[in-house]
Amino acid sequence: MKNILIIGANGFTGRQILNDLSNQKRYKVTGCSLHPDICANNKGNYHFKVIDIRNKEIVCNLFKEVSPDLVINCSALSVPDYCETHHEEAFLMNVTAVAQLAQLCRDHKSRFIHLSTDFVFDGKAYETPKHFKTKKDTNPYENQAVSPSPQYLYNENDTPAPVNYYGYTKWKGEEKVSEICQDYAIVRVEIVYGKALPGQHGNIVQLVMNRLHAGQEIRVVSDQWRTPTYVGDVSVGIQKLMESTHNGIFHICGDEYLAISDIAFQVAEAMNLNYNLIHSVTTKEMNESTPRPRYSGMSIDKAQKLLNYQPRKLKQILAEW
Ligand SMILES: NC(=O)C1=CN([C@@H]2O[C@H](COP(=O)(O)OP(=O)(O)OC[C@H]3O[C@@H](n4cnc5c(N)ncnc54)[C@H](OP(=O)(O)O)[C@@H]3O)[C@@H](O)[C@H]2O)C=CC1
Ligand SMILES: Cc1cn([C@H]2C[C@H](O)[C@@H](COP(=O)(O)OP(=O)(O)OC3O[C@@H](C)C(=O)[C@@H](O)[C@H]3O)O2)c(=O)[nH]c1=O
Repeated sequence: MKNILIIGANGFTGRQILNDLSNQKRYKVTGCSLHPDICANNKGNYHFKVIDIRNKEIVCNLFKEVSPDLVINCSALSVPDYCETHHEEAFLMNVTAVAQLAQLCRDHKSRFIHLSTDFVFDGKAYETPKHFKTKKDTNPYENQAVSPSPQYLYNENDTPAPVNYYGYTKWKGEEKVSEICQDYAIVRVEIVYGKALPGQHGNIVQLVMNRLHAGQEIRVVSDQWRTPTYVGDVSVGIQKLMESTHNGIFHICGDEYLAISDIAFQVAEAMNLNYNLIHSVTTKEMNESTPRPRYSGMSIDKAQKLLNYQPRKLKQILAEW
């Protein structure tokens, strides 16, 4: 039986993985997080520890106790706005603590699967298109502003150039993992969506749904393009990487290149909600305090070829919601 340690097990992605793995008899799963188990009442088939991964001694003891064959790190300081104004805290969590985990994985000969982000890129790759992946010439919704169609999807060999501090720390965290670990995979995901539990942060799909259900308006950006990722697909991709011996970076995301406003309109359409409540705006009009990449879609060619990873479409997920 494989011993699995999931760090950040209360988080949106971490909990999905914890649930999926703890249902399988071949794994003995330990989840840990900064706060107590958010699902303590419906006891699942896993152990749970409250751990602050910034505390070296506590994490060392955890590794001794669990002796993991495999460690999945879903913890992070993952709110870009917060990281932008709390540099020291963000670096400590997303770089220093990650380096510590990487070293412990090396010492204990554990495979390390570490989550990262499309925000390592600057989103300006459309200026030098290399290969053409999407054809999106028309906007089905009248009077909605759209930006030029994205043509380039980042691959794992592209050089990061983050535009915000969160992205910078995630990049530096990736570097630590690849420098220190001998057996590892870095999994870059992007706009992870699905049903969040109470106590977890939501996501744009859920936010749009909630607002429209409540008859409230929502402003969505039409010039930030992403390859959004269903949370269940992150779990599937990671399970494939658990069974694989490949080292390196893997893009595990969706295969549809959508503007955030496209996502919002798809939600309205699938749920039969009032799309007149959706207002497409530019990033400039949105006046976001933290810069974000404009076109940060990622290619999943590598994951498709090496892992046979096949993500689902947003429409399909919404139809089954
Ligand atoms: N969500 C997204 O759209 C995207 C996420 N990512 C990356 O994917 C990963 C998972 O993201 P997501 O699921 O959104 O994460 P969440 O923010 O939902 O969860 C992160 C978890 O980390 C835990 N945590 C925070 N600090 C500590 C600490 N010091 N010690 C132990 N645990 C801690 C928190 O625990 P607690 O709840 O107990 O306080 C929290 O549940 C991250 O690496 C993120 O950067 C990348 C791109 C997109
Ligand atoms: C809240 C909100 C967001 N947006 C846009 C901004 C952004 O492009 C997108 C998602 O916004 P969020 O604030 O949820 O997430 P944001 O911080 O932009 O993004 C992400 O999370 C971090 C952790 C990552 O690593 C990234 O990969 C990414 O998925 O939706 C709107 O258009 N309207 C809104 O009301």
